[in-house]
Amino acid sequence: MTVDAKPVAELPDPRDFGLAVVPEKEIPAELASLVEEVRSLVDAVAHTKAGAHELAAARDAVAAANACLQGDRHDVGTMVQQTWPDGRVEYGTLTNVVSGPTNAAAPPLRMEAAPEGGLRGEVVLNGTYQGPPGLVHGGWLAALLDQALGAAAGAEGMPGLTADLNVNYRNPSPLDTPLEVTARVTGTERRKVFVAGEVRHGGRVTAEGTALMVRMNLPGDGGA
Ligand SMILES: CCCCCCCC/C=C\CCCCCCCC(=O)SCCNC(=O)CCNC(=O)[C@H](O)C(C)(C)COP(=O)(O)OP(=O)(O)OC[C@H]1O[C@@H](n2cnc3c(N)ncnc32)[C@H](O)[C@@H]1OP(=O)(O)O
Repeated sequence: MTVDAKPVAELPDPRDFGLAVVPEKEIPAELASLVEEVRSLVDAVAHTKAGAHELAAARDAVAAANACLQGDRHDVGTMVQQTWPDGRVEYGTLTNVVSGPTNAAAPPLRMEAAPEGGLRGEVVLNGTYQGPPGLVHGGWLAALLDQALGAAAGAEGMPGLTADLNVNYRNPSPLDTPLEVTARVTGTERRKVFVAGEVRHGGRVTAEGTALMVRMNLPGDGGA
């Protein structure tokens, strides 16, 4: 395979594309803990056997919280800037459904540089990600892999969009227990970035994926 896709010298700054950027360290601690609380709330609501009185009280409390938060909001498309321990800077959408730090629907998955190359992360999916009894929904495993594979391309300076994603489900992925996610770039060809990754439970591969990411066509890179 020809290896001629050029990593971008510097990651594009989303501000140059008219997108707002929130540095992760500026997310208020109160918002981070609120997101945690809401994530736990969604799980509690999904599984509750509470009686009518408790349900009505909870609904009123949630309605009050909801009213409290209906003020100023970030625009859709707002990016979060994350700085990793090694100094690497990464951008993602603030509300990315897999990794967005302010999205209570995100597990969230955080990927970091893996010693063996590529990226590695760990995530626990609770019962709100259920497909078959006690198991993670296959669509969510695909979402985890899509995100991890995209992040691996981005980490190599080749951020792009998923053109093609293939997932093989090898073994069941249980809920409520740590899953390891790994991803790496396996090749490049013009703007095409080939990536591969796995989800593991207890060291055993439960799902594996490959994808073609098409690198963003950035001004000044000739579109090659
Ligand atoms: C602005 C600021 C930036 C900030 C930086 C951000 C960094 C972030 C870093 C890291 C985190 C990332 C984490 C994200 C993870 C989640 C990813 C997703 O969920 S993405 C959503 C789902 N995907 C879509 O919605 C795409 C929809 N499709 C398209 O928009 C287009 O089809 C696109 C862009 C994929 C390609 O369109 P074309 O016009 O740009 O390019 P063409 O010329 O068609 O293709 C280029 C090459 O790719 C091949 N190709 C294209 N699609 C293919 C396909 N489906 N299968 C096989 N080959 C394909 C073509 O044959 C061509 O190959 P040849 O160079 O000629 O050999």
